[in-house]
Order: sequence, then structure tokens, then C-alpha cells
Amino acid sequence: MTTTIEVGMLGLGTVGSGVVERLARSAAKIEQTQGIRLHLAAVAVNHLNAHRTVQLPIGTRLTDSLTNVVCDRKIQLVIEVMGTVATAKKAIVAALNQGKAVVTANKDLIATAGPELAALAKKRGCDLFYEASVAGGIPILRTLTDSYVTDNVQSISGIINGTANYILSAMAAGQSYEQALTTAQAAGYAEADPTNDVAGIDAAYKLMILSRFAFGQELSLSQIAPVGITHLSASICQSAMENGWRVKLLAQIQQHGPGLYCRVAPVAVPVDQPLSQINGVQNAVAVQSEAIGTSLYTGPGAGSTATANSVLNDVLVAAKHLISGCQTIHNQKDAGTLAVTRFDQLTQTYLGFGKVAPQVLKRHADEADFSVKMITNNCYQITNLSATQREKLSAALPLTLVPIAGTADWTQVAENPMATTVNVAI
Ligand SMILES: NC(=O)C1=CN([C@@H]2O[C@H](COP(=O)(O)OP(=O)(O)OC[C@H]3O[C@@H](n4cnc5c(N)ncnc54)[C@H](OP(=O)(O)O)[C@@H]3O)[C@@H](O)[C@H]2O)C=CC1
Ligand SMILES: N[C@@H](CC=O)C(=O)O
Repeated sequence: MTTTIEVGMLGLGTVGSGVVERLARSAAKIEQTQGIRLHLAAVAVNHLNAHRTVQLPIGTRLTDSLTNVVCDRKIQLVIEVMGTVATAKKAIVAALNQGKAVVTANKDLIATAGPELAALAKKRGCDLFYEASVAGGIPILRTLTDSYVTDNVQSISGIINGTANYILSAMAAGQSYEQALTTAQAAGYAEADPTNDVAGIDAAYKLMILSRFAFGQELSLSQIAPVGITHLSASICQSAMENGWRVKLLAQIQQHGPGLYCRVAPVAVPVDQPLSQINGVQNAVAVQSEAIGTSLYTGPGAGSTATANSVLNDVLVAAKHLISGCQTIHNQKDAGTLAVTRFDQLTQTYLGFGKVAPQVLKRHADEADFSVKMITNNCYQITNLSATQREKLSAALPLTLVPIAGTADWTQVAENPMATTVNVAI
């Protein structure tokens, strides 16, 4: 027997168009294998007369009124793929208040208002799913929810912004920053305004969501203080590559005793580490846990088709719940109580890029506790650099400092005698 679920969608851009296309392609398969017919009743957009790359199914209503969709009594499930924070929040709250299931790809909103929306969903007995909000096509949130129940996550290290990874990979291949960003925008990887992509804010939002799932811990943007990629150049990426590293925008979170250490910043990853091989729009999330050890989840992190696939997987889970009447178990972990610190507070090894005479750098090193090795004319390896020394060095010399993955010195960090310390290489 086939049951029809009435669906409304907010947004028909890169992701929304992908949803329409994938829905059309897989309708028969969904009906055959799941016994569900997803009927797209209405779609809301900003500009009614804008050119569309997809054709809506016959009978689907196109409107420029969000209310027209979220307040339609027949609609049982709302897909929010329009972006924005305040407007999307209002629409989602309205949908949940009317008992509709909600699926969204909106990391900005979920990072900043996720717990509040989850509480409302719980109160209303509705599903609120957002798999596509982290790492696009990789089903990482459901994996963390379902496959780590008896396990303990110790660290996560990921490449979780497709645009930034695309730009860094293209710069390592010799393209300019501007060229690479333009291509990433044309491919639909970047946000409507790409500032968050290149400033590390998009990756920080995703890390905030991952932190909830992995550690039950809320993080704020100011605690992460993300560093983006706008200060990097093709010559830095190429110089790192020629000498055994790949510069990647890493989003990291690691428990160490009673502390949770986090970072979103460009990091030099040694070529023999798997994350260094993740290129273009690909994302990867390396999870280190007590029971499994290291697992690496990879896949496309942005783009129409991959993101739409994640959205539709959520839609199908929510549709099944609507049909069976079974309530979602909103098993949010208690808010964590770990002390949050940034990785950049730890002494570690850096690559320093810039036109600085070796004797000048050596003089700074002799006056402090760090050591310097010249790699090439414009590239130095600076070992044992503390946070204070790094700040002094940055103020004194025109050097771009990029931390090397896996070099943080944990011996100076206060230990909780009850907790186990994990040495994570990445
Ligand atoms: N692009 C990607 O690869 C990924 C995107 N996401 C997230 O998915 C969401 C959508 O992204 P994307 O598809 O790229 O965005 P786009 O900019 O391509 O599309 C946004 C769509 O929303 C519509 N829209 C915007 N504001 C309103 C409004 N106030 N009322 C009605 N419609 C509105 C626009 O209408 P109109 O077309 O008329 O202008 C457009 O159709 C964002 O939250 C994004 O962060 C998540 C993972 C990957
Ligand atoms: N702009 C984002 C889209 C997916 O979340 C990215 O580039 O990763």
C-alpha cells in the first residue's frame, strides 16, 4: 500500500532544485521500496518570475508567500532550503507549532538556535532533521547518533566546508584565490554570500552542531574564533605542497581531560595523513573514539545533488514517522560541562611563510624558547612556539603562520587524573 505525504518546500535555489530533480528521478523507487509517495504540494521562493533550472511537477504551487506553505493545513512536512536565520526560524517555528515535520539544511540557524528549535519539536511531537547542514552529502549526524551510542567520541577533525577546500585545492594547483572562488560559486558550493565560507564561520557553525552530537556540548562562535582562508595565497599553498604538507581548513574538536579543545583554521596536514588527500568539494570527517578507534567519513560536502540526497533521506525518515505515528526520540544529551579552550592556546609547531631573513628569525628564536628550521627561502618550520611567542612573532615580522597538524604539546595541559588522554595524530 502506498501512503501519500504532502510536502511543502521553502527555497528553490541550488539545494531546492536538487530536491525537485532527485524527487522526480526517484519517485518510483521511493514508492516501490518505501511505500511512500512524496507529493510536492507547494514551493515558496523570493522572486516568482526568476528563471528556474528545474521544472516543478504539474500541480505544484509556486508562491512568494512563506505563510502560504507553512500554514497550508494539508502540508504535513516542510523542507526549509532557503537559508537566512530570522526568516527561516520564524517559518520553522510556525511549521512546528502546527505539528508539521521539518527538514532543513540551514547550519547558520541550527548552530545558533538548534536547541531551542529541538525543544519546540519535542514539545509538539514533531521531527526536526538537518543532516544536510553538516558536510553536505555525508550522513555524519545520523552516524554519530546511531553508531556511537555505546562508544565515546574523543575527537573530531574534519574538512567541512566544500568551498574553502575547493579554493585551497585549486590554489595548490596554481589558481588564484579569486579564480577559485568564482568557480566554487558557479558550481553552487558557496553560500549566496560567500563570506562565511571563506572566513571559517560556516565550518565553525558545522563544528558547533558536531560538538552537540559528539560531546553534548554547546560551543559558541566566539569560543571557536574561526580563522578563514582569505589571508592565504597560491604561493603559500604550493610551497606547503612542495615540502610535504597540504594546507586545509580544518575544524577540530578534541577532549583532553576536563577540557574540550577546538579550532577552525587553516592547518598544514602532512601528505601521509588521509585528510591531506581530500580535495575539491570533497569533505571528510575523522572521528576518533574509544571503541572504534579512527574512522574516516568522506564525500561531497556541498552542491545540489549531494545535499538534496541528504535532505531527502531526512524527509523519508520523517515521512515514515508520520505514517507510523511513532514519535521521534529526542535524545539530546545534557548540556556538557567541559571547559572550552582553543587549540591556538597550546604550544605547537608552525610553518611560517614570508620574506624574512633567516638571521632575523633566528635572533627571535634565540631570545625565546622556540627553534627555527629553514625549509625554503620563504618558508620556515618553527617548533615549540607558545601562544604568547606566536603573538609577539606575528606582530614583529611579516609572517603567515600556519599550525602543523598533530603538533600540539599536551604535556603542559592540566590533566584530570580520572580522564584518559588520547594522542590524536590529526
Ligand atoms: N549550496 C549547498 O551546497 C548547500 C547549501 N546548504 C544550505 O541550504 C540552504 C539553501 O542553500 P542554496 O540552495 O545554496 O541557496 P540559494 O541561494 O541557491 O537558494 C535560496 C532559495 O531560497 C529562496 N529564498 C530566499 N529567501 C527567501 C524568502 N524570504 N522567502 C522565500 N524564498 C526565499 C530563494 O528564492 P529566489 O530563487 O526566488 O531568489 C532561492 O530559491 C542554505 O541554508 C545553505 O546554507 C547546505 C548544504 C549545502
Ligand atoms: N557553502 C557550503 C555549502 C555546504 O554546506 C560549503 O561550501 O561547504
